[in-house]
Amino acid sequence: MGNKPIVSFNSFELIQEAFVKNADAFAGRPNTQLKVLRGGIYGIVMTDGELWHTHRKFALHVLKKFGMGKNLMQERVINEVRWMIDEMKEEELKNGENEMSVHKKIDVAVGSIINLLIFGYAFHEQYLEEFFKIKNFMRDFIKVSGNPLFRILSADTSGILQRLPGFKTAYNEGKRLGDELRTFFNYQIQERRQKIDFSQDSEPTDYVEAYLREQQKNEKAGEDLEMFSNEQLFGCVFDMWLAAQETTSNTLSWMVLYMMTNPESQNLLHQELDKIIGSDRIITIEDKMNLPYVNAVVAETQRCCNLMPNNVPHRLITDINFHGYSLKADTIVVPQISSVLYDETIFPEPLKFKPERFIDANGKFISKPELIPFSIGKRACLGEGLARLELYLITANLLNQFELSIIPSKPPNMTPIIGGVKISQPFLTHVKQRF
Ligand code: HEM
Repeated sequence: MGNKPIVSFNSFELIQEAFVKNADAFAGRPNTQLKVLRGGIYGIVMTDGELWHTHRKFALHVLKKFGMGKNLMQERVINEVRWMIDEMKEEELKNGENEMSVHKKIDVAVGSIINLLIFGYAFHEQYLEEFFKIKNFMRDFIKVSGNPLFRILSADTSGILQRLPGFKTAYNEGKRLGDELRTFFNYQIQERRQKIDFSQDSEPTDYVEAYLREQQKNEKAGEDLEMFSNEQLFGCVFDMWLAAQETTSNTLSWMVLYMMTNPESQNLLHQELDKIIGSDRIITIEDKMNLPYVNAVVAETQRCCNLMPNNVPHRLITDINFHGYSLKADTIVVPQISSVLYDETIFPEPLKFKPERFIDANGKFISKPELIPFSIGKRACLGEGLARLELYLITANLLNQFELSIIPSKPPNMTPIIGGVKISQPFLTHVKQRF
């Protein structure tokens, strides 16, 4: 990375041995991220040590309280799924045509789910414009962060490169987006702060409220205010919003594309839904066990789209001897999940979309330990439970309600835009209601 060598771990066994069995040693993050993006080394994704540990634990605790893995979280997700389906049906009726940007609808639904958890409101009606504003900043930000020049800049601690032609443009663009996002989120935090009655000791309803109450509790107890600082709040909100939105929404975008371009798979999925559900009722988590093909489509989408082709780099915290190699503390190490997802000894014909690889001889869904799109070890995705719930509920309900196909005159371009995550090119879908 820049002038720093990277040690890449490319097989499932090696990744497990390093990042799970030696989890503590492999749990650092390189201290090379440009401060322009988060205003410093703040948040969860790029920090390590006590700051990271405290805030990862705090965020997980808050998500758990809001029902991650329970019915309460399902309710929140289903409300947004209903909104998305109604919007799609309305658009079809209103315009009398069925060419639609399905991904845009998914994007808003996924954005609303994370925004509800973080700030307590969904992006319906008057808030839609706000969603597209922040969404555009985020998308440009992801593109910039995938720019090789920007990656080299991140590793340059001297500050010289950012003044050179080419690098300067990338730096300025990153800085502009960092500033826009900071202004936007800090404004939202301020708005949220003003609505909280701190004189009442009530249960928080969103992450920002939980954080601000914790901050106030520490202040009252005369404790260290650095740990729950305002900068750290911005960093955490930024990280969770970005990590939750772009990953989940883009995975679902690939799911729609795979369904459009693999009509025989979509047909099998519809057959299963007709047999097991057989109506336009909302599908819930209680149906999951009976829908092996839906689960297989979600699993194969995650494997095939290989959403984070470079994963997020880690840093070795201590010296370690690994398979005869002596690795020094501070070495940058990467669990290359993409090498595992495309390993043909585990997933034959890895470039082909084949949900059947996750179905056994008895027609049951089989999960494979090597399917690791959320990574593994201490830095594995913090929102895995929420993401899994969203991927299943949105896939099952969207496909139960609609048939999705290619518009012959506007076939989708399947070439991904590679940034921090693999983004699909904009595309339109032919949508037909099934009920
Ligand atoms: C399909 C959806 C998602 C995928 C594929 C995904 C994947 C990942 C991956 C590969 C990492 C890096 C792991 C590593 O460093 O080895 C990560 C980290 C993270 N993810 Fe997700 N993620 C998804 C959804 C979410 C959601 C919904 C949230 C919501 C809170 C979230 C929050 C985070 C955070 C905060 C981190 C940083 C964890 C840390 O550094 O300790 N992600 N995710």
